[in-house]
Amino acid sequence: MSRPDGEVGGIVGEFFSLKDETDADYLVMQVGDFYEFFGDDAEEVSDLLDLKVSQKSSHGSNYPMAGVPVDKLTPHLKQLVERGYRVAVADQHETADGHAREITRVVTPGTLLETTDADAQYLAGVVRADDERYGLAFADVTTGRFSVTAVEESDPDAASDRAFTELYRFDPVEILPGPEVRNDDAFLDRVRERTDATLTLHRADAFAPGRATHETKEQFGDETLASIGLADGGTGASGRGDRPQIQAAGALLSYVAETGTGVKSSMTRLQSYEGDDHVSLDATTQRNLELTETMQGDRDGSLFATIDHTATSPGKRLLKEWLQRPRRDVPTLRQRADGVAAFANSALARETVRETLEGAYDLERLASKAAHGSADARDLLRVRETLALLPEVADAVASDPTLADSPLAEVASRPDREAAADLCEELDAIVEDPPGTVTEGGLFRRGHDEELDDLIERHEEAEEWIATLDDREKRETGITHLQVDRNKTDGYYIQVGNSETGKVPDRYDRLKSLKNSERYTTDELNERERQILRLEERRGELEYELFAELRGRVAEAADLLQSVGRALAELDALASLAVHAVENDWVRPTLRETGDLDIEAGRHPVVERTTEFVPNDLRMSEDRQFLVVTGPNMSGKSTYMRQVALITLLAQIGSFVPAAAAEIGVVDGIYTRVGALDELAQGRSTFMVEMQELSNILHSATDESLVILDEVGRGTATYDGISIAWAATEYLHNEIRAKTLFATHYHELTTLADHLDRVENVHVAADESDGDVTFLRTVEDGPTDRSYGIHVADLAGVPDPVVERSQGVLEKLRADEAIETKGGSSGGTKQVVFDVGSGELKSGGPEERGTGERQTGERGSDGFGSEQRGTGGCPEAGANADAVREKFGEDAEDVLAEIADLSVSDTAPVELLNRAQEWQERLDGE
Ligand SMILES: Nc1ncnc2c1ncn2[C@@H]1O[C@H](COP(=O)(O)OP(=O)(O)OP(=O)(O)O)[C@@H](O)[C@H]1O
Repeated sequence: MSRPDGEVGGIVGEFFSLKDETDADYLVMQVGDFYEFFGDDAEEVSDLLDLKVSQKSSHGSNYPMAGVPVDKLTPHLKQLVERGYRVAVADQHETADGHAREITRVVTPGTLLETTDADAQYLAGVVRADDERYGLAFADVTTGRFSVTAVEESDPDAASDRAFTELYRFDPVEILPGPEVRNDDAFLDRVRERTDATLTLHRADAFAPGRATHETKEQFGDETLASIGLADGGTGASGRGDRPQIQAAGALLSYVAETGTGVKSSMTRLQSYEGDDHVSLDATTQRNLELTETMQGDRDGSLFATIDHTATSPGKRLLKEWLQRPRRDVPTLRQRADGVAAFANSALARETVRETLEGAYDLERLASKAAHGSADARDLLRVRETLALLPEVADAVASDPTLADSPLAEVASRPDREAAADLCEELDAIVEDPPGTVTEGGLFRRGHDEELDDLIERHEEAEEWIATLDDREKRETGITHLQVDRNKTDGYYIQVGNSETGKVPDRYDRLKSLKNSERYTTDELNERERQILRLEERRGELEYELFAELRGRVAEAADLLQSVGRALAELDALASLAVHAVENDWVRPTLRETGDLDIEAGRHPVVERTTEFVPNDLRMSEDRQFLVVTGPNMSGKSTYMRQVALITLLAQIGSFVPAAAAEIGVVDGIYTRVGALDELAQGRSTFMVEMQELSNILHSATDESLVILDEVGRGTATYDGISIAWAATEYLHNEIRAKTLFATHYHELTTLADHLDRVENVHVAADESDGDVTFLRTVEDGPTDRSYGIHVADLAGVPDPVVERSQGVLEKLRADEAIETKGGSSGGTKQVVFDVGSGELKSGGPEERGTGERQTGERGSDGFGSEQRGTGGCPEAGANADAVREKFGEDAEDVLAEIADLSVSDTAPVELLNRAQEWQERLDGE
């Protein structure tokens, strides 16, 4: 038992009563020079942090205890918090009658300032105002960024999807759900499944509109709110008077304040954005396209890891943000691409800029630390060094004609260079190699402050006096073994060897005797020592004051630091895109406001890095809007479709693309539905997930979207699957008119091209000769006729007898022959027939359906006799005609003849239905 049932006194009791005050996962409490965990906390934390557990006895019982020295708390806290835990810290302070302890702060994933990870660290608030509207706020205390947005949709599910998409895009480490959202189990389940964020229940009243608005105004001021249309009376993105995004923002601010971590001061800029600026990229699509991590959750192998060549953390963050939030506005994209092009064409200048950037520190994070008051002298030095790079970078850009003539010149000259130079000059006051503490002096150069200079001078004089004291004393006393030194217990002293203590003058006072020597002091030395201590103390105080002042000025210049930081990050991200383009032969795409997608010799940006890649073209236009992609298993259908999505996405972040040439009509959204990998593990039906994703696409896509469907309908019975795929195709083609690529093994769908104007077939080619299949990886017009699934089974190492037997079964199925089941309970063989009507294998002899004789029409393109499907069980034309007439009426024979004449593949499904209905009506039978 580690938590006592009854009353416990002493330190352990104090720990448990403080623990009752907090809902944090762990409590750590200061006890003298240590911070200690007790009870279960000690046991759990010791595992996580590799600490030793000892036993603390209190009132006759023992309790587990684990601790860290006071100055080692931060790294341990950081480890816990980065794993998603919230940790309350109780500090000890002196009182008249001893010590008291109270919780001073709760460190949480979203409020940890000490992160070393380059990634943004967002704290998110989500409010649902009513079913169709959500407000979201995102704060990164490490960089001071604060963004809000509102999401509104006509349908509650679509609104919830979009809110989740925004959350997923920012990838927060901690989320505060508002009062409505915390009761929405479906939403919360999704958050838990798809993100690593810690969910924190902040008090509900903090989300109330009045209180939240007050908090937000206090933090950012009325003017900021007004400037982004969110002040009183402003409607924001919602178009209504109330603003759920402000509720989310206010709750975030009050939460940050209540954690007591003091990081609220770092948040200085409020940005509001509207969904319309960006390409809609739902959470599923971000995952399916493996933008920042692979489907297996690894960073390596993602698009971001592949294209990232940035030199700085802010550059990395920005490039990732671009990738997660592609844009729609062509002018911005052209500007970025102009920048990439300029860097791509000027290798020398590009490398100069990149090398210079390597010396840059994270100005956004340093600005936050300065605002929070935790920046030390080394941090300010980093600010100075980074600011000093601005003119270097700007000059490198200005002195290269190609760069100077590109938007890069504007980026480099955007920050206020003069203000940066002024701050740099102020920061010159810091010495080259300052100490890690800010309270003990030694931080400033001479010339910064008169009083300090005077103190330093007097201090140096006194030290000089002491430094030369031994020589003077040796001369005066004639003692040769004499030395002057200082230590903590004795202060300054004169040490004389035992052999010469007889020469010691009267003015020496003995301090202590050592084995071979004696230590003395003198009145004069005492006086100097007091002087030095006074000077040191004053110098420490004065330097701290001066330092805090300077740090305050850096904090005030947060905007300047953010703007320099942003400019350097932008140059870094653009240079990184140029490096990748040059090294991998990417080209600049031509961007159009809307319309065609025309890619010549396109490649998959990630797969091309590890494979001898076969490039492929893509052409989509108004009259070629929907491509049905067929081809054998493993031939490259998914790769082809993903490469189209990724090329479009890269173009819409301003990047070059892996192709010989590309014309991209910008899209307003990219939607994908590809094979679900992990939902089964989460206990959800794969088919259910597939249908939810399809439903989302059919609700959200527009005629300006790009839709990628990989084998929709595969998760259910063949005929249900084909029907859904068929109907979804018609809907996307007729109603939505989105540019769509649809890979399928249902070859029935290839006939759609004959009926729907803008549907075309393409296939990934394979070559079959002498029973060997070679994947050519080339995409050609027209449908394919084979799946080669058995060939893939063979490649995958399925045992030979199974492969051979599959081949035999396939041939029988193709020939519509009965299959003999092997190894039945009777030990003999039994014959079954694949009933194409129901998609089931039925027992019975081949005589029930004829032995391999074709019954109607020609074999379907997939070899499964698709045109025969639905004919099972129909009476043969040669059967007893009278009996048929008697049972089904006079028209029966005509109806049968019409059915026999009908070409199923040339008839639209709707017409087929109409005809079937008409036939039924003409037949008298039941
Ligand atoms: N153009 C290409 N050049 C070279 N290799 C390729 C190309 N396209 C695909 N590949 C490789 O072929 C393999 C199969 O590709 P992919 O998964 O796209 O096939 P698929 O047709 O979608 O398969 P399935 O129908 O079984 O899902 C992958 O390992 C991929 O790396």
